[in-house]
Amino acid sequence: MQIFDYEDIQLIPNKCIVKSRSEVDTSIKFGPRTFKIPVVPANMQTIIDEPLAIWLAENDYFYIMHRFTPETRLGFVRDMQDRGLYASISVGVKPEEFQFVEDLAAAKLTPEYMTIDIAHGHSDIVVEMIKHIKRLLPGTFLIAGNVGTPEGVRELENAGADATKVGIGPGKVCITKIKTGFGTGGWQLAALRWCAKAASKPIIADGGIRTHGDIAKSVRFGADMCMIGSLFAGHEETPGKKVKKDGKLYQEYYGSASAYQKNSHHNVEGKKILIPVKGKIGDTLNEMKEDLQSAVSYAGGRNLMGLRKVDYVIVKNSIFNGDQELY
Ligand SMILES: NC(=O)C1=CN([C@@H]2O[C@H](COP(=O)(O)OP(=O)(O)OC[C@H]3O[C@@H](n4cnc5c(N)ncnc54)[C@H](OP(=O)(O)O)[C@@H]3O)[C@@H](O)[C@H]2O)C=CC1
Ligand SMILES: Nc1nc2c(ncn2[C@@H]2O[C@H](COP(=O)(O)O)[C@@H](O)[C@H]2O)c(=O)[nH]1
Repeated sequence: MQIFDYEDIQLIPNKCIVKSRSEVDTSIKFGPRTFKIPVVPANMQTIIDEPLAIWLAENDYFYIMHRFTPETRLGFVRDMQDRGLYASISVGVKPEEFQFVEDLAAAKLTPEYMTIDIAHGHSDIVVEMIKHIKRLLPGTFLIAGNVGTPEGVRELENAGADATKVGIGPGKVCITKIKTGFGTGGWQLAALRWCAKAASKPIIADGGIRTHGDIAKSVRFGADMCMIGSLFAGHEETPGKKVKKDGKLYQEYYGSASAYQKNSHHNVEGKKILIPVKGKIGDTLNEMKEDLQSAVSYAGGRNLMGLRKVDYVIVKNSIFNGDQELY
């Protein structure tokens, strides 16, 4: 297997077949709905909250609500569906989460999307949860993860997952790689390719995306959707706490397995960083769309699938040439 990460790859252009980048269609059908771009903000407490989920759903973007205020989830599903919006929530695998699925079924509420959100998703308990959800809420589009191997993808797909999420430890606030020695950190793009070749259902690339070009690269190597945390942290609408340091405004971005999230020092596998506050998330999403349209035009295509077959070169760690700043 070839080992590489996002920064090691450059895609090779093909003859352009559109007159304007605006002709390029970046939409993606994912589950029962079609979204404007193949991007979803990470289901983390510093990245998504209810007002942002409503805005994303109203504007045809995919969202996945986090699972860290479990008592609000049932009301959230009802509220979204009462507004005519889709509901997309996360669950864990502890006993109370199995009960929560039963509560949803008893209330006759089926979220359009559910995500089993566990650090090490290739496990019997996740298989059990997939079967539990599919038995009680068969109409939900079920995403399961996270995994980092083809075996993990196949086992969760065979258990009934409708999509799998790939990425163990490549995240910006992840310390799994340091604390345990395991994961796809440093070779996430190659792991994505390895997993996507084995997949028979959609794949979400999760973690390690640092530039908009990395979204195009993810699609090239098999992703149907990209989950992104750090690039979204620091926006006006993202809920991380704003803090001032040396006269500058920052927003907190912390891992879901950090001591800040867990209120505990046991099994900590995440950290907190400060991200300079930027503008509106809608502007960033628009810029992502335009950059993807441009990427597809370089690929010689008209839509995202135009990216799938482009050639590439491996240019180990040399793309940025020491020049990482955009402005
Ligand atoms: N994508 C990634 O690389 C990672 C993501 N995260 C994020 O952090 C959050 C917390 O994740 P998680 O700790 O799984 O959730 P939970 O704290 O809900 O734990 C999930 C369950 O799995 C058990 N478990 C067994 N082995 C492991 C293992 N190696 N890692 C974690 N749990 C294990 C836990 O028991 P016990 O706690 O007793 O062991 C617990 O019962 C999630 O949002 C997850 O996405 C965390 C780490 C890596
Ligand atoms: N190892 C850990 N991974 C985590 C934690 N909290 C979240 N995550 C993962 O990171 C991505 C976001 O990655 P980014 O590179 O875009 O910032 C997120 O979707 C999770 O899969 C954690 O505490 N530890």
